[in-house]
Amino acid sequence: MRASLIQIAVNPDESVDARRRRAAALVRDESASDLVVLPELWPVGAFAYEAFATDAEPLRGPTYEAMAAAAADAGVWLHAGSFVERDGEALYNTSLVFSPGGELVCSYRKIHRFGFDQGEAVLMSAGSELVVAPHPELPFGLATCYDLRFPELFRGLVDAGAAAFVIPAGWPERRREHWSLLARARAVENQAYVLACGTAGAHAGVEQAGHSVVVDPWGEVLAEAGRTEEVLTVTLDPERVPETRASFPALKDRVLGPRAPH
Ligand SMILES: NC(=O)CCC(=O)C(=O)O
Repeated sequence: MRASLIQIAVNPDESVDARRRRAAALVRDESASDLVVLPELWPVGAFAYEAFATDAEPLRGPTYEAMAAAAADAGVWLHAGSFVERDGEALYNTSLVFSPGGELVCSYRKIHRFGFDQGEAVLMSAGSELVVAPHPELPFGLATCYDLRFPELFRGLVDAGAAAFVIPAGWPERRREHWSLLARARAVENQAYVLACGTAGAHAGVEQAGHSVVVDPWGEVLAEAGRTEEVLTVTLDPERVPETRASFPALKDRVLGPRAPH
């Protein structure tokens, strides 16, 4: 199974419309892949707080339309990263997953909002539902950026059937070591693939870390990007998940919480 992570640059000199068109073209270029992934809030920028309200869209807005068409044209499963969703008065950091036919398979509203008492944490509402995308070869759990710091979310996704985690992010360069370390930790402790897709560039004065990474269920880094825009392509073997869980059955030794049926 081939996966492509599109580490798109988010810079203020490109309009949201232009970046949306460019992202769609980049997805279409990946028609040889089975799964294509975009990062967090790539239309507007994860730290461009002042633009959240003005650039917010309904669930089935322009980003949805562009990504549904790109998934169908490329014939790929598409995790289209996240965008600012407006639902009534509330804003959410919402991810979309499309089938190769361009149908919406599932969406996920980020549960842990970043910023403590400012930014996303005060501007956005929190999601509350764990979501696992039913990919036929590799069911993957959805998490977004800051969620990476909360291991109980990932254990919940394993209990819901996840064999992999897809994590779009807009992670800053300043905390890049945390990003790389936590991506590996989530893979090792859950014996699952981690596909973590960040952004390149700089917006709202925040340099992005890039360094999108794919980690296998044993914790080995299969591929890692640099800091600039690039597409990271890897081959995944879904059988590695049950094999790893059977040969080193640590998940069966859980004492607290439900025991994983793997
Ligand atoms: N957009 C985010 O969630 C940023 C998270 C972050 O910077 C951190 O966890 O550190």
